[in-house]
Order: sequence, then structure tokens, then C-alpha cells
Amino acid sequence: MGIAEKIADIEREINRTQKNKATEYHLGLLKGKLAKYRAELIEVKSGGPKGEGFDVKRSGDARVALIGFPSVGKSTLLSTVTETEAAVSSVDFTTLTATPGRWEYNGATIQLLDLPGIIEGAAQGHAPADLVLMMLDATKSHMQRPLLEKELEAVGIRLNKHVPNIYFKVKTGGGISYNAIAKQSVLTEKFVYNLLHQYRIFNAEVLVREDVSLDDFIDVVVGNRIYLPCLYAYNKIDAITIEEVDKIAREDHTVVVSIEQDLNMDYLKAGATVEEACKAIHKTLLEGFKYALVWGNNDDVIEIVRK
Ligand SMILES: Nc1nc2c(ncn2[C@@H]2O[C@H](COP(=O)(O)OP(=O)(O)OP(=O)(O)O)[C@@H](O)[C@H]2O)c(=O)[nH]1
Ligand SMILES: [K+]
Ligand SMILES: [Mg+2]
Repeated sequence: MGIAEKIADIEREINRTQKNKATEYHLGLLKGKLAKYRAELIEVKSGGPKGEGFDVKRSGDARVALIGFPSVGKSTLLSTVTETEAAVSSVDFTTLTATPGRWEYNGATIQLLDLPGIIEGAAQGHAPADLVLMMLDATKSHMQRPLLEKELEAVGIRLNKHVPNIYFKVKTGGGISYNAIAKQSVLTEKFVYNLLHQYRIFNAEVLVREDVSLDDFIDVVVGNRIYLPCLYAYNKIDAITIEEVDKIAREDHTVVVSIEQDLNMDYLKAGATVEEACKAIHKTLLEGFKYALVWGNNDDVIEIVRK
């Protein structure tokens, strides 16, 4: 059986397994296996001819990677906030290559990169950007966000999460030494042993310094994960009801905009640049993120402010 088939097999087993306390441990080991095969697959791929990745030189103070399904308005944003003229159309897959633009905001120069596909190269440990700006179409299915998140997860990108506080070092002898200095709600010594054995690691030091999930532990063992802040921008709010806008805007790390109607754009600009700056300072600053919306329709102006 090839690696791709093994991956498909495990994914199927994970999907048909009910998620609850009793299956958590079993699922964790399955996910560990999945992560192992995915890493192997990537190794095989990168050993061969160069992948489809993008080759745009980094410039400016920070790079923001713009991702999203076709026709959500990525090129519309690029054309609006940068001097780059990108083709905009209702036809899907209008943009086929990574396209950069210079985004000047409050003295900062951001390289905004319109990425038509999923971010490649990330799984090999190359940060594709300093911030992910995930653009979503507010008029379309709410599955867009989880689907994209899943794709990013699969290539090793972790959004709005910090590196798990786990010391992990493979040794040449001495067996596995496991210590947790913080109370664990799911991770157990047994899981650590079994997972490491899956990876053929028999000698290692593990020191867990915070309450972590099984996925966190797998991430640390696999390595090469990329932790990026992400701002979710729901575009086309001009085409949905105010109730829907209000609901979406309450999600974490979210701004709601209409690029074409110029609604709420200052919050997107601030979000993309503030979030970038905050990353370096403190991730929790973002948790109090405020939004406001000025909605102009038939002379009605409604303002919403949260927190
Ligand atoms: N109603 C509405 N439509 C918008 C808005 N912004 C963009 N659009 C429309 O959405 C369609 C797609 O816009 P694009 O900018 O080409 O989308 P894209 O994400 O770059 O699409 P691909 O390059 O094909 O992946 C166009 O018809 C735009 O006119 C908006 O704020 N409101
Ligand atoms: K399009
Ligand atoms: Mg485009």
C-alpha cells in the first residue's frame, strides 16, 4: 500500500470513529500515525522535482498571505489597497499565480500576497507569511472556514495558536523520561510512550510545561509546524442581512467587510497590521479585539461595537 492510500485509510477510520472521552486516546494514536505518513509523503515529494510553490521575493515590513476560495474577492482587495492591478471577475480561478502588492498603512509597508492555491512549502518548515488573511464570502457556505483550516492543518500550519510549551529531546539511550509540571487533562504517560514508539523513538526526554492536547504533543514530536496569526475577513456583507453580519462578526479574530462598497475597511486594514504587530508583543492582546460596523443602506446607518 502506498503512503497516500495509508493516509486515506486512516482519515476514513478517524472520520467514522465517534469523538468522545472513551475514543480520545485511540483517535490520538491514529492522528499520530496520520501525521507520520503525511510527513513521509512530504519528504517523498520534496525529494523529487520542485513543487508548484510560489517564488515571490519578500519585501516590506511583513508579509500577509491572502487565501480563500475562488471569487471571494481576493483580487478585489489587492486592487483596492495596493497599486497592483489584479483581474477581478465573477469567474472562479481568475487568478492563477501568486501576486504581490505593496500595502501601505500607518507607516508600515505590508507585502500583500494573493495566493490562488493552498500555501505550499509550509510543510517543509518555511513560513509562507507573517500573517494569514483568510478571506471568506459572507454570502456563501459557512463551511469555507473549517475546510480551509483543515487544509492548512494538513500541511502543518497552525492558526492563532502558540507553540506548545513542551520540551522534547530525542536521546541515544536511557529510555523515555516523561515529566509533566502542569496538570494534564488528556495527555498521559502511556500515550506519550505509545506515540513515541509509533515513531520508533525509544529514548527521549519529555517535559510538559502546560496543559496540552494530544494534537499538541503530536505536533511537537513531528516538528516543522508553523504557527501563524490569522485574521478572518468576511467579504460581501453588502449582500447579506444585518442580522447575519452581526452573527459572523462575533466570531474570534474576525472582521466583516465589503471591499466593493467600502464598508468597514479601516478595521480590516487595522486588523491586518495590528494583528501583525501584536503577534510580536502578545497573542492575547487580540482576544479583546473590537469591531465596529457602519452600515449604510437606504440612509440607515447602524453601528455595532463589541467588548
Ligand atoms: N457584492 C460584492 N461583491 C464583491 C465584493 N468584492 C468583490 N466582489 C465580487 O466578487 C467577484 C470575485 O472577485 P475577485 O476579486 O475576482 O475574487 P478572487 O478571490 O480574486 O477570485 P479568484 O482569483 O478567481 O480566486 C467579482 O465579481 C467581484 O466584483 C463585495 O464587497 N461585494
Ligand atoms: K474570480
Ligand atoms: Mg483573483
